[in-house]
Amino acid sequence: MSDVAIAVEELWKVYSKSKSGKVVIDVDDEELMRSIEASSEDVVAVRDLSFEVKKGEVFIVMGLSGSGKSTLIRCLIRLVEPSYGKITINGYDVTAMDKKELTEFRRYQTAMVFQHYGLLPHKTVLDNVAFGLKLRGVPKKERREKAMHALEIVGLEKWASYYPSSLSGGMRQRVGIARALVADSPILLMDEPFSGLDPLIRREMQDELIRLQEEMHKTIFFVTHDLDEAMRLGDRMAVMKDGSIVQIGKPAEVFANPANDYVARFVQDRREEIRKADEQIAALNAANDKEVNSDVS
Ligand SMILES: Nc1ncnc2c1ncn2[C@@H]1O[C@H](COP(=O)(O)OP(=O)(O)OP(=O)(O)O)[C@@H](O)[C@H]1O
Repeated sequence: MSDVAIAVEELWKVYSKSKSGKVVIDVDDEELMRSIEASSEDVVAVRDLSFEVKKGEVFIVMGLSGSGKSTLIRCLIRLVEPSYGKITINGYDVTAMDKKELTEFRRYQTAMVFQHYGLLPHKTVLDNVAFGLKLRGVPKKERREKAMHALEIVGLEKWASYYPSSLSGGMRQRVGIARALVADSPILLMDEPFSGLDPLIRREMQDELIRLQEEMHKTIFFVTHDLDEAMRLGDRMAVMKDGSIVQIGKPAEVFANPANDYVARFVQDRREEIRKADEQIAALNAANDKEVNSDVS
């Protein structure tokens, strides 16, 4: 059996402001491709991407705002329709599926956590988390038990009977994460899932994901603009700029050997954060030492 979970071949996405909203792409037609790149009506959001994600891998996509990360993750399950290219997930040709096949595929093979992925307002937190299992025909008792367990993982078990409107943005985000965890799908797609959370909870959720992944061995496709998050979570990462992948590799390799100035800037920012944190710790230690010494004398 193949160890490839996601295979992306020559993927393009061009958004068009033209009346039809459609762009026909032919990568072999150089003149057409030049005119698309030059057109003010067309935005090339994803440009000729080919890569593979292995089964059980946490694959990070990182890049500045507008580099095409959200478009790419949405193209994988055709929430955004690709303009050109082929996507295969766990052996299924996603690009060739009709609507019904696609719905089934999404339901059983993938779970999504998007930053603004809406919860169902008229369902309780517990029912929101259990909803995917209901669609799959899982019996009520079992789905409620599983949903409760997922809520415990994200620390919201006490909120099970509340409605989403009673929860803060960060808590709703955690409900979304619980819903994805409970789905038990082999592929987890996460688009900036922790970006709405305050730093402490964000770190806790990252730790929780690392711990869960040790048990689950899912394939996780994870979008972030944060190198620290990428380094903590990622087995491999791709750095995107203007729709292209400019570097792909293990996070530590990217950190040690940025391929160009764009990547180097992320690394520089991260080094600066580490330096500042070290300074703060040193200052705290010095203050503590001073206090201890003055107590002794
Ligand atoms: N529906 C759309 N119609 C037209 N252009 C779009 C659409 N969605 C995205 N774009 C454009 O495509 C490019 C890539 O956007 P995308 O949202 O994929 O980037 P991103 O890296 O996810 O950014 P962010 O981190 O801000 O979410 C941008 O130039 C954006 O303006």
